[in-house]
Parts: sequence; structure tokens; C-alpha cells
Amino acid sequence: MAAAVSTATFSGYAPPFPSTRISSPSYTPLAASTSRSGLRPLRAAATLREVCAGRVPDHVLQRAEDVGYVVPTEVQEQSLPVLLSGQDCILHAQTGSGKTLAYLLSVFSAIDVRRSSVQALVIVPTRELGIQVTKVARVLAAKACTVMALLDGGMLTRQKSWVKAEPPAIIVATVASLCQMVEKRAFSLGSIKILVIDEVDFIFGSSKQVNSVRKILTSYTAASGRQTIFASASIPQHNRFVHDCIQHKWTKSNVVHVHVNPVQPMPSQLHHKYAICMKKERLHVLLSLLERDAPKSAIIFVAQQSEKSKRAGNPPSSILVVEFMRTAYNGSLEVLLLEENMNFNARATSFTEVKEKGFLLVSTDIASRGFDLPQISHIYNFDLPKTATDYLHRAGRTGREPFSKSECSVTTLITEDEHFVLQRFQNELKFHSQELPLESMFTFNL
Ligand SMILES: Nc1ncnc2c1ncn2[C@@H]1O[C@H](COP(=O)(O)OP(=O)(O)OP(=O)(O)O)[C@@H](O)[C@H]1O
Repeated sequence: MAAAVSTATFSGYAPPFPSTRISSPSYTPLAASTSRSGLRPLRAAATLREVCAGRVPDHVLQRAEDVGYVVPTEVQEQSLPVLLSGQDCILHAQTGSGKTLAYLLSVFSAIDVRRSSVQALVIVPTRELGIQVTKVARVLAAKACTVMALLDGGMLTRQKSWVKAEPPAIIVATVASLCQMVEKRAFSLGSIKILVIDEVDFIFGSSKQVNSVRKILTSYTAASGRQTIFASASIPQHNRFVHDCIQHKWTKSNVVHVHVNPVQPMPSQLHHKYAICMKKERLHVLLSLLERDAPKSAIIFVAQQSEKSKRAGNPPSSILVVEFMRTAYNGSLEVLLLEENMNFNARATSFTEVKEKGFLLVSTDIASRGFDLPQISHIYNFDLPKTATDYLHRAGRTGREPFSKSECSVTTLITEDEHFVLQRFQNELKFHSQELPLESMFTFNL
């Protein structure tokens, strides 16, 4: 699929800036030789090595090939020419489409491994995503340079001495930990050549993170002295965001918006279903679905408990589901829990355990961003997500094997009254979901 390049036109206000938009043309069904995931390029493609030739060090490309990154995905094919030319870029493409490798290859093309200074900074919203990105960066770096993770719940005192003695070339950080280190003068960001903000809409939407991230963008570093990359599968009001990037000097004025599959935000290999039941039936319906679907591994998404529900002394959905599953589920998958309120050690244990075996992970939306575990075949929304964007990111935790044809499913449990909300998500994200006729499929006694 050839990328269309055009000068951006902004709806709703006059575009005073010469930024560029690259977007793949409106969605067309993929050719017969193409994977349903939409990840495979649509024409006989150059290899990743060819796309990156002369820009990314050979040892990094060799490592990428060794771990199986040979053919670029669509977002990599479209964005790498822009990224490797050093231009600022907003990477906007479906969940699981390969944005991480695209921006990490730019990081390796920008840094000089012979210099002893912090040259690249990747900012992520959660500790779990930080662990993943660090792992991929370390695989690509091999031993040519150091990659440090500065994440919430980490050992910042020890890292402070390390960063002073031997500055890592690349730092992957959560916003709070990074600011703490910079404010304690553990290191300065003056030598940063490239700054990546992953899940940028989430970070800008978080009242806890937005002020600090603005400082990182405009006080601790300056757009004119670095390459800036923002990535996400969802950038609501993206034209407005491009405008803000330029106006607030978060990027240079020629920032490029690479938007892949703009009219189909939901990956096409996901099969969406829903079951209408009463609240008190949901645990039993969920159990029946798990027995029927026999997932390889699954995430069961629950809502974070509201203050009102806490005050009323109700147990949170997470505990209700975990306790019910631990007693009633007889399958082979281990039932695990991940939520914001857990301490970092417990979070780390859950996160390590899910990587090692088949699991049923009961989680709040903390697992909905960036979590990349290819073995997840099923997603269940025990509680309806709050927004269409939340639905998109929860659903995107499955179907993450590039070039795979296997179908993955997303099942949402709703009450009759919630049906219209799901319909709104469908309209906004342009996907179809199929109703599961519960009466004929399950028999359960409450
Ligand atoms: N060129 C490639 N060839 C094979 N596998 C790839 C390639 N690029 C990425 N992948 C794999 O695809 C999966 C999804 O990639 P990644 O995590 O970068 O997606 P993403 O676009 O960042 O998704 P999200 O928005 O959900 O975070 C990962 O398991 C990654 O290893």
C-alpha cells in the first residue's frame, strides 16, 4: 500500500504551520497474499535491513534479524524513512502494529555509542510497559551500549550512583521517576538527541503526569535540539494535537504525522462478541465462556473501584473475579491479579509470572496499554470500558503476532442498559460485534 503524502489540513482552525501528514489511503481489504492482521506490507516489500540501510548500525540490524524482525510491518515501512531522516514524528497506528521497533531503530540511528552521555530517552506511562520496552532495547543493543530502566518502584538510589558513574546511552523511564532523578541532579537531559513519548495520549490525559511531561518537553530539553517522537494507537483529535505540538514547541514545526489505517483503528483480525446478562449472572457467564473458549491465555478486564463503592464497603470487581475464579475455575490456567493498588513487588511478581505460563490475568486498565504478550488469545471485558479508546487498547492486548492468521476474540459482558454504550464504541471504532445467545449456550444455576 503506497503512502499518500500531503500537506496537513486542519479541520476547525487555520493551519499556520507547515507540518506534513502521511496516511495510508482509506482501508481496502487486504490482498490474498496478505496477512489478515494488516501487518504485512501490501506490495513486495524491502526488508527491514534495506529500509534502514546506512542509517541504523549493522549490529543492531543483525540482532533484529536474529530475533525475527526481517520484514517491516506497515507502520515501520511508512515511518522509518521519516524517522531515520531525523524528522520529528507522530507515530499513529493500530495496537500491535510494531511502533516500538520503529522508534527504537530511530533511537539506535541517533545515538553515538562511543560517547558517554545520556542520549536517548523513552518515556512510558507504566512500569510494566517500561520493562517491556527496556527488554527490546537491550536485545537490539546487545552489549554495544547500556540501556537503563528508571521506573516507578525501582531502586532509584542505586541507579542514581550508576547513572553518575557510567551514564547509559538510553534511558527508558516513567515520568515520575525521571523527574525525581533530574530534580536531584543525578543527570541532566542536556545531551539528549532523541526523545520518545510512548502512549502519548495517555500521558497527556493523566493529571498526575501531564505537568511533568510538559517540563521535560520544554524546560529540561528543547525541541530544536532533539528529535521528538510521539507514539500511540489512539490520538483523539489528532489534528488538534499536531497543532499543539507545534504551538507549544513540543516538536519542530515540520513534524510529520504518520497515520496508518486512519479509517480502521481496530485491528482486523479481532473477533468481537458480547453477551447480555444481569450483573449477578456475570461471574457464572464468564466462567462458562472460559470453559467453552478454552483460551491459551486471557486477560479479564475489570473496572477500577470507584470511591463511592469503596465508601459503601463493597469489594472491588478485581477481588470478586479473582476469588470466584480461584474456587470455581477448573482449567489449567493460573489465575493472576494485576491492579494499580498492588505494591510494586506484587505487581512485579504477577508480571513475571504471566510471561512464563498460561494465565488468566484479572486486571484493571493498567494492563491495557502496551502489554505485549503474543500468547493472549482472548480478552474478556467483565466490566464495560469507560471509553471507546479504553475498549481499543484492551482489545489490542490480543492479536499481537505479526503476520499470524489466527483469529483472536474480545468478549464483553453487558447488561441490557449498557448495550447502547457498546454500540457507541462500535460506531466510533468501526467494528462489528456479534451477540452470544446465552440461553441456548449455557445452563448455569445461580
Ligand atoms: N517487523 C516485525 N516482524 C516481526 N514481528 C514484529 C515486527 N515488528 C514488531 N513485531 C512484533 O509485533 C508485536 C507488536 O509490536 P509492538 O509492541 O511494537 O506494537 P505497538 O504498535 O507498540 O502496539 P501497542 O500500541 O499496543 O503498544 C511485538 O511482539 C513485536 O515483537
